[in-house]
Amino acid sequence: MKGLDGREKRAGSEMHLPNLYPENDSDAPPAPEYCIDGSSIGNFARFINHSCQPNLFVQCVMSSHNDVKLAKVMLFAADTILPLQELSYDYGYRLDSVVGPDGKIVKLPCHCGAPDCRKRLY
Ligand SMILES: C[S@@+](CC[C@H](N)C(=O)[O-])C[C@H]1O[C@@H](n2cnc3c(N)ncnc32)[C@H](O)[C@@H]1O
Repeated sequence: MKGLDGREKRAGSEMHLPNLYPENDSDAPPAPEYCIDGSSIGNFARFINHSCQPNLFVQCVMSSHNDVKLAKVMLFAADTILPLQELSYDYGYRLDSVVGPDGKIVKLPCHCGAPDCRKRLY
């Protein structure tokens, strides 16, 4: 995918957004695409690494409204997490989905160490 304002854009980020319209609804707007950019401000989630065998999963949550643009991106435990165990989630990149400013595909090796590691984040 093309860069977003000079930054890399994660493909498939819309995967976690709920579809509020019936399938094949011609009145439905195109699926929204978002980029959460933690380069200048963020919270503890900035320090959570990717794992191909994560102990967290990501879910968009709307509680007091139905505006998907204001959904909270929340992390939930996918398993019992013992004290001092590293938290991780699957960043969800599609391989070859990140394109650098020069138009070339950017590849990032994965070091999560999971037995079934996909070997690359993207
Ligand atoms: C949200 S930060 C995670 C925290 C980061 N490791 C740090 O020390 O601040 C995401 C970046 O961490 C690195 N990273 C996270 N998980 C990784 C993994 N499994 N293998 C290689 N690099 C990873 C990548 O550079 C990625 O862009």
